[in-house]
Amino acid sequence: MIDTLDDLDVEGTTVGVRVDINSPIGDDGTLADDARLRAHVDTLSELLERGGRVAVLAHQGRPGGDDFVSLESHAERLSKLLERPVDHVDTTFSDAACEAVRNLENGDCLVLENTRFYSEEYMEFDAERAAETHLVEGLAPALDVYVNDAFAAAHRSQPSLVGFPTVLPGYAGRVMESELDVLGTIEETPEPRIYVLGGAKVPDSIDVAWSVLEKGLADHVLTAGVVGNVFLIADGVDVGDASSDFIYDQGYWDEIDRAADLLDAYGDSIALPRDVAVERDGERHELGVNALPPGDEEAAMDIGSSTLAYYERLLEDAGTVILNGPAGVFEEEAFATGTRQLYGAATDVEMSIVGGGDTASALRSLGVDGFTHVSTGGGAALRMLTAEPLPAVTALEDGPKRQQPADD
Ligand SMILES: Nc1ncnc2c1ncn2[C@@H]1O[C@H](COP(=O)(O)OP(=O)(O)O)[C@@H](O)[C@H]1O
Ligand SMILES: O=C(OP(=O)(O)O)[C@H](O)COP(=O)(O)O
Repeated sequence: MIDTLDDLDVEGTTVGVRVDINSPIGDDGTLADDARLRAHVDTLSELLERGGRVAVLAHQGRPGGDDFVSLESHAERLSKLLERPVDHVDTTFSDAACEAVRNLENGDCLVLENTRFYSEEYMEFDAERAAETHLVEGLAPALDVYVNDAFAAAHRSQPSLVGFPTVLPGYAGRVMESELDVLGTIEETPEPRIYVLGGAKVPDSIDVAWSVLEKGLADHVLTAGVVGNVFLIADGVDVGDASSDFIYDQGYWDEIDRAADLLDAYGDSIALPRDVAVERDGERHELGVNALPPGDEEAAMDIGSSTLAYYERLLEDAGTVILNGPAGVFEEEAFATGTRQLYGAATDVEMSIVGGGDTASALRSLGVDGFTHVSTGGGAALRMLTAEPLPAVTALEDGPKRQQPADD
């Protein structure tokens, strides 16, 4: 049983609120889409209106990525959304950061710096070890309680997610609470159940495919996006140098063997693209898998129309469809077709559940709506949809194991 904001006496309490505002970043290094910030407004407003002193904790991007940036522009945007000043502190657990937290008054809010600027935060620990990291030991004494609203990161066993609730009283925020309510009942959803796995996070998608097929949760797994390209290679199709190099550069080459093992074990339940779309002479050009490989520079950027027809037929009989990751490079109009049509077809299924930050923004930009539930999380939603526990939720359930030293 997890405590929620209903169980918290907020007034005068200093609350560390872990949110997931990991967002698309523009060429200028600032926030390009505020959807994930808007999702947390209810939780943050409620805490502030009830007299809380709020220190926001969040990550942005992954080390080495172009989107691995400061949270300064996120704080500016939150200030507008919350209609009150929101300071940005350029460290996360330094003396200066702790002092800024201790100086908060009732109804004040600040955003601490990107937690992943500290290497420990990009490691996975068990909760007790996470509680001994510099981040948690440094910042926890300045906080009274911890609220986790970062459902989208709850599948990560990282210090800001599992360490704080191990030393502080922990509560689920409103986003976390509603996601757990909706996604916690996957085994009871109507059958047959189809999982559509697209996008670019290949290892996560293959983990999910194994799990749902092994547990009998999925009747079919439909592959698309980079995931589909990996399965095609595993099935012996030459998708061409451009797509293969991309997969290699992402460090996903070993995933091809895992995909091949999965095809050996559950091939009858896994659907592979029958054709792909490449860019030729500046336009979308579709090629059946028998016509592959494409030209040297031509990458498989979307699923083609035969694949769409095939997947739409499978969806017609589904009781539940769970979708994660776009079917192609939806950011380019010529390659948005697969995502628009496949997701559009999914809205006709009795129960349709969508996960993924990029997927949600894809659907908004493509104007596709009408799903039963659009989760704020991708990997986290999928993990729940495999009926696996989320480490950050388990840490909230387990509660504090060590007494926090008094802060005087
Ligand atoms: N065939 C493809 N080749 C290269 N990139 C692709 C392809 N299909 C999808 N993508 C990319 O995948 C990205 C989203 O994947 P992912 O991060 O897994 O989604 P989510 O955040 O929804 O979980 C998008 O930027 C999209 O351009
Ligand atoms: O965007 C996120 O996950 P998602 O793309 O699976 O929704 C979360 O912020 C987790 O980020 P991570 O996958 O870099 O740990």
